[in-house]
Amino acid sequence: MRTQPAASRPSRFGELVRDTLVKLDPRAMVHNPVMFVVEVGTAVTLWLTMFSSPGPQRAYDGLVTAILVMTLLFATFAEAYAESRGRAQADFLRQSRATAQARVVQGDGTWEWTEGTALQRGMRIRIEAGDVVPGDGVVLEGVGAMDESAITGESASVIKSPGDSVTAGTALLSDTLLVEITAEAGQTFLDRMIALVEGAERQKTPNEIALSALLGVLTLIFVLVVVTLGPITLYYGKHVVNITTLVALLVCLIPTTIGALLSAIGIAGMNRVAKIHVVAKSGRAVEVCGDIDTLILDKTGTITMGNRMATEFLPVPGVSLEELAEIAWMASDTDTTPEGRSVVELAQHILQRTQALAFSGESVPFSANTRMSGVDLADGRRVRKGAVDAIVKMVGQAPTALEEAAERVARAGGTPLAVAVDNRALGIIRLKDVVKPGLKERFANFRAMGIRTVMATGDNPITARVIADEAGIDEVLAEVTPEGKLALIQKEQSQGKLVAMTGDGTNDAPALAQADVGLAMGVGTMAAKEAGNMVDLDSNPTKLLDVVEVGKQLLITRGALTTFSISNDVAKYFAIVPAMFAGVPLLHGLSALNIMDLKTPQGAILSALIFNALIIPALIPFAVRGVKYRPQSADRLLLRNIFNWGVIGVIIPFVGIWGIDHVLGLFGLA
Ligand SMILES: Nc1ncnc2c1ncn2[C@@H]1O[C@H](COP(=O)(O)OP(=O)(O)OP(=O)(O)O)[C@@H](O)[C@H]1O
Ligand SMILES: [K+]
Ligand SMILES: [Mg+2]
Repeated sequence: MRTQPAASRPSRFGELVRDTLVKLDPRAMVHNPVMFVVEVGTAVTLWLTMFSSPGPQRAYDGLVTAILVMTLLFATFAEAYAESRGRAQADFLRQSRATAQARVVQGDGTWEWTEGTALQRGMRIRIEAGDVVPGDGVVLEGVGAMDESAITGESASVIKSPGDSVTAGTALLSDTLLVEITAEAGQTFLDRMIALVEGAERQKTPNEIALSALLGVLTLIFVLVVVTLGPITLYYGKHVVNITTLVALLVCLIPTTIGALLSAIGIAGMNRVAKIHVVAKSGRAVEVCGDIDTLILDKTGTITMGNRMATEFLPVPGVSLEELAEIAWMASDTDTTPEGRSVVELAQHILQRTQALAFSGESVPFSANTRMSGVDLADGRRVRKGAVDAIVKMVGQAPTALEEAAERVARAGGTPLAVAVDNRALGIIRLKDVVKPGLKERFANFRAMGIRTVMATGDNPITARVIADEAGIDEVLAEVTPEGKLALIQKEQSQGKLVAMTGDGTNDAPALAQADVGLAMGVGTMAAKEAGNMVDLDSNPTKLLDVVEVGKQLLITRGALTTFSISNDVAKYFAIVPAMFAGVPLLHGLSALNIMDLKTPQGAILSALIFNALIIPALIPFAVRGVKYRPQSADRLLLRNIFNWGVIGVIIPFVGIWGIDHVLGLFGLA
């Protein structure tokens, strides 16, 4: 294998320190209005410190400056730390991006080694057994087994034949393929996924932009209040308020806590989805997950176990069990789905034979559109098995015994497959559906959060209903085709709902693109992966439930910390303002507000400022890991949050500032 290990990276700690410092650059900071105001304030107090005459005032200015610098560093550290955790996640993907070399095919049919980084769209490359695929492309010639575990996490190999797409980072296990490159070097699927997870392409989401604009306006109001405070107290109280004190007051009042943590919260949301091996193409996608109203799930593989097994043949009167078994075998001989394989095994068991059936014909693979599979025999007969309604349509008129058997199977929660030859229905195959364990509780949680779950399945209405009731699904749509799913999503959206779904096939692509959250399976087709806004590398259809939970937690965390930040600031107001005007005769009534009995104005301000700085690192774990929440409706959650985090936010500063004031007192600073 011609691969080189990825270049070793600088130490995580070094990177963290460097990023924390680099983010102090005012040109970067200006995007965060709250922290930018803190930075400007820091510049002012630093200037005062440097150019005032030595003495207690200068020491005070210096102390305030130091605390403000700490505040800024805590804020940039929060973001850098969240980003560094994201990079650790990206390593999972990077392992598979060892830079490969490519065998580029020349005009005369020979090939030459070329760096993978020089590949261009339209080039033709040869891939031999043992090679790592150097770029994304489509197979022109050859058939071979591909190990796609690097990008999908699935260990089973996948057969690639002409027309199939191949992905950089996967490895060819057998044979030789001629591939046309479809993506420029550095722009492969894997490259884009890594860039996204690393946050290089992270953009603020619309909600984040709205919130930071709101915080900006709040900040502006406080700037105006504080700037006018100086002249007012001078005029009414003949009292000169110290500029350093005004800066400190301003920083305490503006929402620095959420200003410092906002971006870390968003990055952490992306990281949490990456941790469950889901790649989100945008932060917005993760955020929308938290607002989902309708969750569309399919049945087989998502709600029930994927390997649906045939357990019984039910022939109609006049047909023997052996005849039904033989025809069902014929219809499944080339069917590689779990259903098809299990039908063959059951038939072999019933017929007591393992040698191949002797017949010739052209196989008709299963498709979700026809909902049938089978074989067109050389003698012209059409042998089929499939969804009962689809088979009944094919045969024209079905015996009532067939319908009865199908209903019996469905009522027991199984999937009935009908078997027919031309216009003669022979009987029913019972496929056993088993609901995955633990789903019922999760659906109950979603209901508590006000999310509606809809099962859209190709299966018949009775089986669908039985399984839905067993799993605790709200609604069912049965006998749907991929177009039917698309129509369902559009209908929900026209009622103003946000819809999430998962899918894997090319025919799911339109629905994945239409959904507000489209989670494509990693083993799915490239079309599905391009259409969705998220990709699950583990290809686990139940993952959608996890992703929605991460999105909810992201929104709740942001709401909780915003509430906390603002109520905190209100409390600080009561801590500082009375102390500040302690010496102003006309305003001495304010001292009634000095309920913490802070000794000196300077001590009060320093304590509040230190508390204001320390609360940022104290909340980093909540920002990064997300706050805990109980599943309930959005409105009640909001109320609860405002209550819990708001009330705690008011109380904590009093305790914290009082405590810090006493510690400062020990050092003679308050
Ligand atoms: N290999 C197969 N051969 C013939 N018919 C099949 C095969 N697999 C499934 N079917 C029939 O086609 C129907 C539709 O299949 P489809 O995959 O669209 O839905 P499903 O597997 O039942 O449910 P879901 O949509 O939840 O995956 C199935 O309900 C079944 O009746
Ligand atoms: K503040
Ligand atoms: Mg299916």
